[in-house]
Amino acid sequence: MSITESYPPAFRRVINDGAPSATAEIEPVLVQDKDIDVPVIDFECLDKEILTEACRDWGIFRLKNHGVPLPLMSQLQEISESLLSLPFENKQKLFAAVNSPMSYFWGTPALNRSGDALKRGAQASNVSMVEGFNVPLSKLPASTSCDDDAQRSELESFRVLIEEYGRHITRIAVSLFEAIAQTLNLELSSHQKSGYLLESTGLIRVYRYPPSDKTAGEALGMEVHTDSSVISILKEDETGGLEIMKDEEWFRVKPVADTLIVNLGDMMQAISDNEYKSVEHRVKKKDMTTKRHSVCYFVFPQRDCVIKSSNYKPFTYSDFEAQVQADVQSLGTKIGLLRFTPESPLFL
Ligand SMILES: O=C(O)CCC(=O)C(=O)O
Ligand SMILES: [Fe+2]
Repeated sequence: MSITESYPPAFRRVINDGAPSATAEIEPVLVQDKDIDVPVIDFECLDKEILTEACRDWGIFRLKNHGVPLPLMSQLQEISESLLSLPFENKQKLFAAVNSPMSYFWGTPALNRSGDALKRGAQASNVSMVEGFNVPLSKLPASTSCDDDAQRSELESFRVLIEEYGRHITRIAVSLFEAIAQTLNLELSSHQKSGYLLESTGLIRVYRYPPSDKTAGEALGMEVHTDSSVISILKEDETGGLEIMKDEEWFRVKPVADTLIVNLGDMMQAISDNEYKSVEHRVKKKDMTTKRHSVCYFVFPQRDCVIKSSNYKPFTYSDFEAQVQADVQSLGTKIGLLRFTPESPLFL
């Protein structure tokens, strides 16, 4: 099998001859991208001041001394790469065959609750050059079965590693949320705490962004967006490609080995009543001749917990998710929190 056959057919022209596929349009470059160092938080001794500043001025920070065993991180990366380089047709069947809540998706990170790519509206401008597996942590099966022996053992290793990585990353997310709530002086009962950040909503996505010939221009791996989560935690490889919007300029976040990147999502912005921000970001590879892998964890509020603030109408995460899905399907894009400001008419 040539490596190209492992990619979705819509990606293959971009990879082979650099021509953007019919649907893959190139986003205009807004500003010359520059490298940037985001604030660093030491998880072993959380500094309240640095954390406050990072959440308020950046919405993103790097986490060092996070305690996730490095061999676990590299094994998870290795097995994800191996599964993602299976032939496209096999990946499509990989989880369907075992009736697993895990799923394979490509072309967009906007998925429905079953983990399938959302059909996007006519105005959707492009296919994102990304594919991946979606893994809801609380629904991981106790074991995986599969007809093919070699794939069965790889799938089983993937499941075991994701489960273990999930335990570490959930612990980190919960501690960070507690620390961030303290910086906001939110006096939360344990009931409110789990309303705002419910461990069982945690999900992991492993992504692969294909290489593309330079003549393809600035192929976007993931278009500009904010995360809908409370907190997202990203483990990227050394290729780089994550870009953030800060003070109306795009900056490339320099990859730093063995660290994690934490970004705040829309729910944290609402919980903090806009004190903290959900950072706008995108993935755009500088070196388009190499592929990029990342592992992303997202955690959300309890579905029916009402989030009250002065900047938004009271809403639940269920309302938010339904609105995002309606917007993606009809307009091709997420509107997000703006739908919930007092002056915004709801669209649903
Ligand atoms: O893969 C990455 O580096 C970022 C992914 C991301 O932003 C997302 O899934 O929301
Ligand atoms: Fe994101």
